[in-house]
Amino acid sequence: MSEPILRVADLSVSYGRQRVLHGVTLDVEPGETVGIIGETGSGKSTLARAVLGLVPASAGSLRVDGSDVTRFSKRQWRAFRRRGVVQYVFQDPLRSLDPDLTIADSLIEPLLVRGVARAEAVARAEELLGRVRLDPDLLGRLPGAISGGQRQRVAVARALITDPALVILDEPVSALDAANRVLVLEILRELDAALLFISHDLGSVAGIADRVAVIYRGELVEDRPTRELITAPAHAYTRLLVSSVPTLRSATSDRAARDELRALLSA
Ligand SMILES: Nc1ncnc2c1ncn2[C@@H]1O[C@H](COP(=O)(O)OP(=O)(O)OP(=O)(O)O)[C@@H](O)[C@H]1O
Repeated sequence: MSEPILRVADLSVSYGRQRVLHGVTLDVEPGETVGIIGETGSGKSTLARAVLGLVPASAGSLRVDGSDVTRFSKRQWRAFRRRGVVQYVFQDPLRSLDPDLTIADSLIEPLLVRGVARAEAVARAEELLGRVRLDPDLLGRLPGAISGGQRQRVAVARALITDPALVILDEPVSALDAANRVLVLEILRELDAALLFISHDLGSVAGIADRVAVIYRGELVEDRPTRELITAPAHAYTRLLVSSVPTLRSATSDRAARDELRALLSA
């Protein structure tokens, strides 16, 4: 059997003295889409940041694409990120795109740093723009001169240009209007890479994830195939989440049941 593309084992992360992730264990297999769900402040983005080497583990271990990255130095992380095995897309595409670079330059930059010839990189950028349903006419523009939905699709194209094995998406559709949200989810569903899809919106994640992991107050409390999680949620927080999305199959939208779950969680 092939090794998981991501192996998170008993991971804890602290900011100063505040521990925000406690003993999180999670595997992502090649090509798999795993949703990470949790309320605001539960530690979802911290998990993404740890996988990208932006915040160190205080305990536990992290393996990415077969390499133990747990104790990588900043320099090792920079070299590892340059390989483009793991890419990311944030909620705000302006964080993934340099506002002073044209769309073309933003897209080809990850290839140029890996030594790909410019003409080849530009051809690949045009191909990826097609994949995210954008017109090549946008290549000469700055990120500020295209719409938010177009920008997020450029960020997705940029993340894909190195042919990554794992893409981390942190709230990639939260800032988009309904039409762009559907379009971006459709594009993501077509990808071959493994995806770690972080969101507080179970509705967006349910339609795309093979599995959903639920983080509650820094702990991973449930990790199950999506359908199972929706039809038979085990943890009180997951039950609250499922019951709050009335469009999900079998979701109860009973207000009294939700109030009961909330009371249970705040106990
Ligand atoms: N750089 C930082 N320094 C100190 N504390 C931080 C830092 N980043 C996040 N935190 C704290 O860590 C906790 C988890 O934050 P994190 O951003 O991982 O949550 P989240 O689940 O992604 O929330 P959201 O959905 O609002 O993005 C929060 O209490 C937050 O205030």
